[in-house]
Amino acid sequence: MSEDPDASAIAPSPSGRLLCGGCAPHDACRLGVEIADARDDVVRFEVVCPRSWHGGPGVAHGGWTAAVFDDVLSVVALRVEPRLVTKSLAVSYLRPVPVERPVQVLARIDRHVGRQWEVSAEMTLAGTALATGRAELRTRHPHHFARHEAWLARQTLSPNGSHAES
Ligand SMILES: CCCCCCCC(=O)SCCNC(=O)CCNC(=O)[C@H](O)C(C)(C)COP(=O)(O)OP(=O)(O)OC[C@H]1O[C@@H](n2cnc3c(N)ncnc32)[C@H](O)[C@@H]1OP(=O)(O)O
Repeated sequence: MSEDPDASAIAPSPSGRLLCGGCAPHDACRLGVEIADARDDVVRFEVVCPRSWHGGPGVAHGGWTAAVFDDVLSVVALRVEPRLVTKSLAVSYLRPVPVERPVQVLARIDRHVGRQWEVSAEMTLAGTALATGRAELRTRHPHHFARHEAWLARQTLSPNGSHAES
């Protein structure tokens, strides 16, 4: 952990990608998300579900789809504000998503007032909607991660493995 965890902000990787903390060391999105085109507050992504994320035979695990929406819905706003967290995420699964087939995702900023962002996206294959996602984002408070670390440090592990505030 860096000395000031709140100094962290998502910046373009060496190859120009916007990546989460887990993917940044690889300089590649492990979910298979790539920006195809970006203009103002609308971003188009090309996304391929790795086979390792399949749930049913040949189709994506719903958790992969939700993670993709969390990612793309953040990226569309991260281009404007590099310090964001997701407050809520709603996904509608309309059709199975095939693995190892490119699908398109169009994400947009619907509303931005102060710290509050509303964003939405649609995942399609050949023009047919497979899933939709909608999220509320928040610009991070200046001490978001420090507050979290302080709170976590106050939690003590009891002998039965449960946590209690000390
Ligand atoms: C390119 C790759 C992109 C990848 C991006 C991925 C994006 C993500 O998934 S982020 C990870 C998932 N999201 C999170 O972890 C967010 C967790 N939630 C929160 O931190 C808060 O609920 C938060 C900030 C959303 C609340 O925002 P908001 O609704 O504006 O309310 P706010 O007034 O700030 O705070 C509400 C309460 O939460 C508390 N709170 C807020 N932030 C924190 C914090 N960091 N630590 C502890 N408590 C906090 C506040 O004190 C307040 O408590 P109370 O109701 O008792 O007064």
